[in-house]
Amino acid sequence: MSNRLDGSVAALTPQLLHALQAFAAHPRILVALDFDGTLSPLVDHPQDARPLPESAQLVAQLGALPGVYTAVVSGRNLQSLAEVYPAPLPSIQIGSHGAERTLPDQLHTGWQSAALSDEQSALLAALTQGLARVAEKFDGVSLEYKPSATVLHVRRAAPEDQETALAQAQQELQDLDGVKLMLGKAVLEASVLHTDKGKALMWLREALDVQAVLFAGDDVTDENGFRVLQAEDISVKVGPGATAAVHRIDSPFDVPQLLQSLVSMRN
Ligand SMILES: O=P(O)(O)OC[C@H]1O[C@H](O[C@H]2O[C@H](CO)[C@@H](O)[C@H](O)[C@H]2O)[C@H](O)[C@@H](O)[C@@H]1O
Repeated sequence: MSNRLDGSVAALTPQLLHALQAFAAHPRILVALDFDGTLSPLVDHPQDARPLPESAQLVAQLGALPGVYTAVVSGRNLQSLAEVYPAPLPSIQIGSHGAERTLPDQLHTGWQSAALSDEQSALLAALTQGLARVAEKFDGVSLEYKPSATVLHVRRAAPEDQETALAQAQQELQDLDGVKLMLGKAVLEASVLHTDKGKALMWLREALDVQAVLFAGDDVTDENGFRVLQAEDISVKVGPGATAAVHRIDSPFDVPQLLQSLVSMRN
């Protein structure tokens, strides 16, 4: 962050602005954004999250520009994303860390969501029971259900219970073969599908045939996305913490400046 000559605060470093110029000059680009902690500030109850109105409006503006694809790439399942994101949602939506994908029909990507096998459904039921056993022991620990995963939320638990609940949940599931565990911000997600945002971004790059990808995210699970990006791409970590991203902004409240810069450069 730096001060501008007029006294206002610039959220974007000169290096990021320079990279955005080069990115915006490509004929076809993908702007992919994480939801919680990036488009929306983090809140105690997942159902209360909303994108900042300026961000949502700028995403819509960007998506209407020729050669620009916009996507929300979220750990949420798509139904939950639709409930918290007022229309218009970007036409490309990646949910459940890549396990769910919605794209406009005319893109002919051939993507089809596969139903869970009987074995996967049984595993999902077993891991959900395991997480429920942990959740019931702590006030403020709750579960979120996704088509292929269950999430243990500890944000509303007493600080001293949060780490304990997360550790107990990992222990509870350790003997279940085939479960993918992902630690996020005050969450542990247990999934029966082994996908991640990196795989989803690589697939999107090819399906959309874009020359460059921008991906911004705040959480540990977004690191999978940052790691697959290449020299022509832009990775932006939102907030503090170790990261593989090349650029950083301080918070979701800086995302509008990032998007506005792209809109201006692309026009
Ligand atoms: O990939 P994202 O779009 O960032 O989704 C990641 C997880 O986000 C949600 O949890 C996070 O946000 C909640 C609301 O702000 C917060 O209470 C929680 O502590 C955060 O971890 C969502 O509920 C999860 O399903 C997503 O996987």
